Amino acid sequence: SQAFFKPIQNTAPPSSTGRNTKISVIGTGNVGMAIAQTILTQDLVDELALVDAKPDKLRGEMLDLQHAAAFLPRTKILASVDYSATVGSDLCIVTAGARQVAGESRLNLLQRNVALFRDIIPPLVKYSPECILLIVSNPVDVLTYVAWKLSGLPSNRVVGSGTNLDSSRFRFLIADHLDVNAQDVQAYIVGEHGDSSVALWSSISVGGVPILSFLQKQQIAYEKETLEKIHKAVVDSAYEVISLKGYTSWAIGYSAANLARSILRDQRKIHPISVLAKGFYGINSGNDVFLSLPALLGRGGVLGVTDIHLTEEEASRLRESAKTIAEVQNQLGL
Ligand SMILES: NC(=O)c1ccc[n+]([C@@H]2O[C@H](COP(=O)([O-])OP(=O)(O)OC[C@H]3O[C@@H](n4cnc5c(N)ncnc54)[C@H](O)[C@@H]3O)[C@@H](O)[C@H]2O)c1
Ligand SMILES: O=C1N[C@](c2ccsc2)(c2cccc(Oc3ccc(F)cc3)n2)CC(O)=C1Sc1ccccc1Cl
Repeated sequence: SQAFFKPIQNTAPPSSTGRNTKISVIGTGNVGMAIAQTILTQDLVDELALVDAKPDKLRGEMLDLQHAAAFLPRTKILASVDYSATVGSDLCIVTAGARQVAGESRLNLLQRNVALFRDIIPPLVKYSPECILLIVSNPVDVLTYVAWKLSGLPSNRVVGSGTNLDSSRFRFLIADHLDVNAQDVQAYIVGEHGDSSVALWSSISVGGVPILSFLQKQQIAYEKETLEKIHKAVVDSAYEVISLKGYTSWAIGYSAANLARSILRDQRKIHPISVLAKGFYGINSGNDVFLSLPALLGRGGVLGVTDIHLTEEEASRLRESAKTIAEVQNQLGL
């Protein structure tokens, strides 16, 4: 390229303009590639490494993304089945996972994914001992615990996407119900990701107005069942997307990339993500469980957990989820 450009005289050597930022995405399936694409579009990093177990799929995805370079901010994209490609990552996002086969129990799926994590997590930490781990693979709460145990990292540097996706669907549905912008709706679903999540009604605000008083002011009859229906729709919509397209990708892609932005740009934003919940809300400190709570997220990972007001029913459902997860974890022998 030197022959192409006429050198400019007396140019100073490049000063170190700060270390390059790097994200590695492990698992280049539907979710991993949606996350990768969003990271590139939002110009979040200088370098993006892709790792998967299928070399052809991996190379195909890398080339396909590289071919979009003319339309994207300059980002170095590399891919390999060898974890050395992840060296020096600031953030490693794990979406690798075995697909649940028809009739397979969730425990069996979990055990297959634990076996995968034994091959994935140690090399990630070996090549990037200072990294933050963001787990997306399901069952995400237990697998975040598994990643933490296998990594040896401090718990503030191991998080799961948890109910971040659940909460974003919840915000969309509330916003749609009230015909307002979803970015003006604050709403938290916490606890276990998926079917057994816990909606925090008291946390819902629209344009800063708590939903319950918003509904009263708007003379919209406050029907607890309306909010329960919206929470149920969060779960039903996941199953509807699966039945229609066979997988989910765009919403989880945007929500995981939003977590990556909060970390790499040190946004100190509060997200409902899977964190070590020991000691919060009376969750039994005898068991280390990861559950979603509204947590402050920045360059150091989890910077704190908000002390939200929970009704007795909400606290009791959280503790019940913690108990269920602990029972599953105890069968893993980790
Ligand atoms: N937490 C959430 O909100 C949420 C939402 C959607 C999907 N998910 C989960 O994300 C995971 C991925 O979903 P998907 O649709 O992308 O699945 P997928 O099957 O399309 O992709 C999984 C990828 O993992 C790869 N893989 C398998 N074993 C590997 C290994 N040992 N090392 C590296 N790569 C390996 C596969 O080759 C595949 O490309 C699933 O567990 C799914 O349940 C979570
Ligand atoms: O949108 C999604 N697509 C999913 C999926 C993606 C590829 S195959 C299955 C999906 C959908 C429905 C049930 C389903 O069952 C499981 C299975 C294992 C598990 F640990 C969690 C959920 N998984 C994974 C997943 O977690 C979500 S989000 C979601 C799921 C259920 C209820 C509420 C929400 Cl917010």
